[in-house]
Amino acid sequence: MSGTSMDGIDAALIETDGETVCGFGPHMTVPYDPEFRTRLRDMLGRTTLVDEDGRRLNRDIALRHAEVVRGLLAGSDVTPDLVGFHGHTIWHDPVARLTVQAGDAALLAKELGLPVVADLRQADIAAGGEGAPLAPVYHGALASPLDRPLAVLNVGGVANVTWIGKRGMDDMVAFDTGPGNAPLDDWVSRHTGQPYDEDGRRAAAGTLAEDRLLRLMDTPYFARTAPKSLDRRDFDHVLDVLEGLSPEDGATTLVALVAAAVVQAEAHMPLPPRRWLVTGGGRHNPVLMETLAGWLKAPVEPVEAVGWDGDAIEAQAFAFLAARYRRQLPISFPGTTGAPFPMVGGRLYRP
Ligand SMILES: Nc1ncnc2c1ncn2[C@@H]1O[C@H](COP(=O)(O)OP(=O)(O)OP(=O)(O)O)[C@@H](O)[C@H]1O
Ligand SMILES: CC(=O)N[C@H]1[C@@H]2OC[C@@H](O2)[C@@H](O)[C@@H]1O[C@H](C)C(=O)O
Repeated sequence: MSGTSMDGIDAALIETDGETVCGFGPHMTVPYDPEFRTRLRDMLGRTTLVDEDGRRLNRDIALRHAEVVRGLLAGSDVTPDLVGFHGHTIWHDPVARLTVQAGDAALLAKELGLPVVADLRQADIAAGGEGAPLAPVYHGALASPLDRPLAVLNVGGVANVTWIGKRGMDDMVAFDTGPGNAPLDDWVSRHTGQPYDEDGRRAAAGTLAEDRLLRLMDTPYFARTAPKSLDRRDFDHVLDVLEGLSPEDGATTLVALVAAAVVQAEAHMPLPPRRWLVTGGGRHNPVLMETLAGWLKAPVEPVEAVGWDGDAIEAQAFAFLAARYRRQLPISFPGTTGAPFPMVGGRLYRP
């Protein structure tokens, strides 16, 4: 899995039948080098990958993922039955029914000598669903032993939430809440040259620019009812709105934007959640966690509070989706992507 933050590749091993998770194996994140990150960023917004640059990116993403999977398996005696492969989203436009993930799944299968399930968003988006988020079915499986309703909030480059009701997997509402770390990373990188605001230090030193936050919260996306999803670049304009602020004040305001979008998200849930479990890189930002805890009515905790690994969940989710493909179990639902009915997703690539 290569997420919208463009920080690197996440891989994880799980033992599952696509319904329950019987065992968690190792997890690994391998960061991209700055040159590759720049190359990836330059490809964002492309709607096809058929030219020379596109084909090269498809190949290099696959080769890099193969390297990470080999690294993950190096210390274990397990040979997986199946690999779930997301690739890297370079374009996502559900209105146009188009979502493009870079990464040559056939090459990955050949490199690894293992069957690979990829193209997981395609059936859903072709049928009029949002094509995202797809992790909710995994969140639902993990949350089955817990008291509900609860919300699983993933703060990656984009932030998404899964509301899980009393009936569990048959009772979920999911959508992208708004920006996650992406605009904050871009802001910090533009003003300080650092890739992200480590431990929220800049945000902790700044003051919230309320007028700018109010302007940003005027974005029609927040009022739209779920299901709904975003492209990483849908919030690129926020950096212009913050122009003139100090790096610190901008960081504080961007953290507040992520949290305010989550507060808005609660309005689109059938019932208020009893707790918020936060996953993704954003949970490492203490300023974000404090702001969320201050603004939301229910307790806010990292997913580690219930024994999950927030750095591994997204990669685990794609393994889980691959296992569901094999059993032809649905991965998206009317409540999670707006699919017309529960839909099977993915395509199998044999080595
Ligand atoms: N110690 C930290 N302090 C502050 N922020 C952090 C820290 N560690 C990670 N992050 C943030 O988390 C981001 C990475 O998050 P994550 O790996 O969940 O993103 P992703 O998987 O690429 O995104 P998506 O869920 O959108 O696919 C980094 O870009 C950074 O903004
Ligand atoms: C199109 C796309 O790649 N969307 C990502 C992105 O990153 C977070 C959020 O936006 C989520 O909707 C999705 O990823 C996760 C893994 C998902 O599908 O659940």
